[in-house]
Amino acid sequence: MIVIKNVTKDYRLGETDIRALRGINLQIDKGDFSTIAGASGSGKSTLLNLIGCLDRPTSGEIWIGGTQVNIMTERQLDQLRLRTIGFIFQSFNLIPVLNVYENVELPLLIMKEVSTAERKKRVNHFIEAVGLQDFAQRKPSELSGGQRQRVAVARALVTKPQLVLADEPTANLDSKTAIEIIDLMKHIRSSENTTFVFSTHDPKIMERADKVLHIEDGVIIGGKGD
Ligand SMILES: Nc1ncnc2c1ncn2[C@@H]1O[C@H](COP(=O)(O)OP(=O)(O)OP(=O)(O)O)[C@@H](O)[C@H]1O
Repeated sequence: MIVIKNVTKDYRLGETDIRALRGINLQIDKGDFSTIAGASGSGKSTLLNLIGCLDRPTSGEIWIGGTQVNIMTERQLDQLRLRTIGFIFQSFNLIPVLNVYENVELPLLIMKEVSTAERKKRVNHFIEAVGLQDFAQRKPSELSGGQRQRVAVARALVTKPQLVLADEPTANLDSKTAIEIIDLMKHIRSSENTTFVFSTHDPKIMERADKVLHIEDGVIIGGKGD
C-alpha cells in the first residue's frame, strides 16, 4: 500500500535548512493498522503529510498503491487525495455550521459519480458504524470530544478510501476516550479492509497497533511488527 524509499524533507527557515526527515525507508501493507510513534518534533507530522500527498519530499520516492506520487502533478494529487486517502486530524476539523450528517456527507458532494441514493446510504452506514445514529442532527458544538472524533472517522471513511491517515487523532481526548477511538478505527479496519496509519506519542495508544514505526530525529529506529 505504501512504499517509502530514502525520503528526506528539509524545511527552509530563513537562512538555514532544517532536516526534518533524514532518509526514511518503510513499507506498509494493505490492511495494516500501523502507528508512527515518536516524541514531539521527531518528524511524525512531516512524514504523514508526505504520505498524504499534502507536501512533497526533498528527495526520495513515495509510492501509494503502486503509483509513484512524488512525481505526480497537483491535479493528479487532488484526485488521489479525494479518492484514495481519508484524513483524520487531532483537532477534528469539522464544519461548525453543519450537523453530523452534513459533515459526513461533505466529501461525497464533490464525487459527482456517487448518486443521491448511494450517498444517503453511505452516510447513514458510516454514522451507524461509529455509533452516532442518534446524533445525526446535532452540530459539532453539541457533541463531546470523542463524539466529534467519531464524526471525523465517519467523514474520512465515507469516500471508501484505501488508506486512512490520522495525525495524533487522540491528542485532544482523555485516555479512556482515546482508547475507544483507536479500537473503533481498528474494528473498522477489519470490517472495511482499510489500511490505517496514525501517529502518536502515547505508549498506551501505540500498543494497540499491529505495527509500530518508531521515529527519532527524522529517522525510523525500528519497532514492533517489523
Ligand atoms: N513548516 C516548517 N518550517 C520549518 N521547520 C519545520 C516546519 N514544520 C516542521 N518543522 C520542523 O521539523 C521537525 C519535525 O516536525 P514535525 O512537525 O514533523 O514533528 P512531530 O513529530 O509531528 O511533532 P509534534 O508531535 O510536536 O507534532 C521539527 O524540528 C520542526 O521544528
